[in-house]
Amino acid sequence: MIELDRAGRTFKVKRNVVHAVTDLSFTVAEGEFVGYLGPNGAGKSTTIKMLCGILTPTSGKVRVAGLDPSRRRTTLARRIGVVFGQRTTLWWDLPLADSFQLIRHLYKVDRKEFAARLAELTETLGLDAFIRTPVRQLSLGQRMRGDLAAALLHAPDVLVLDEPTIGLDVVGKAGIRDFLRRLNAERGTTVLLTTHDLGDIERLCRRVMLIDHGRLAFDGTLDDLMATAPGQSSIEEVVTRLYTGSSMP
Ligand SMILES: Nc1ncnc2c1ncn2[C@@H]1O[C@H](COP(=O)(O)OP(=O)(O)OP(=O)(O)O)[C@@H](O)[C@H]1O
Repeated sequence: MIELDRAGRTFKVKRNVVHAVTDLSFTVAEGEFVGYLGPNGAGKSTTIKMLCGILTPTSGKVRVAGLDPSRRRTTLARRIGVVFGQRTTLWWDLPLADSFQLIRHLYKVDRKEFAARLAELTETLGLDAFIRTPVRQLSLGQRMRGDLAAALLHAPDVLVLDEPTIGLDVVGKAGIRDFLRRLNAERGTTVLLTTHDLGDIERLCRRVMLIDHGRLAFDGTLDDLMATAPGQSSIEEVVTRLYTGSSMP
């Protein structure tokens, strides 16, 4: 479903070249739920932007659902859903329901299918209480649920999430996690989840990839990840060791 073959992305900043992602190769199969971890500035968002076609790789190959994202961005948009936790894709001044209608038109979703999907998402994400509220008046947790629904209205095969639980309280996080777990288990939607919240990783991901300085530093199961640091009992300790090369202070 997702395939990177020695993908790289550089940025020119004045006279310097920043290597945001270097020689990155991995595949994510249909139906997988994969956590994508890495310290600040490791290259996670750059990877995600290459996956949805916002950025073109400067070397190597990226394929999502068999498509080259930067060349086939419109076609790919029908197969992929993307949520950037720090930024909404909804229309700020419109009620959530109107944003959803605009998305229906943009993605040319059949009216009946749309109604059925919206009813299901309204129920599972508990949107009813605020679906008529303008997006700018929503709380962060409500807005995130709205963004998730918006990303799923066209029933994409793959969902890419960039920090979907950032800033949410424990109840809000639990709701989003439960929703994502069911989406993957019941619908078979492939999920790539970028997060700094290791609780998200522990509770949701069978497989974890870790990127550091733009390169893949680890790819394996959660158990494999824990085994990289024998004697460390928490995922925080293990990940700290991987990020810094030493254990937690
Ligand atoms: N548009 C850009 N121009 C120049 N440099 C960039 C640009 N976008 C990203 N970078 C650089 O590329 C590197 C990777 O950034 P990226 O945003 O992918 O990291 P990240 O892993 O998502 O970090 P964070 O966890 O802090 O969000 C960083 O050094 C960043 O400064």
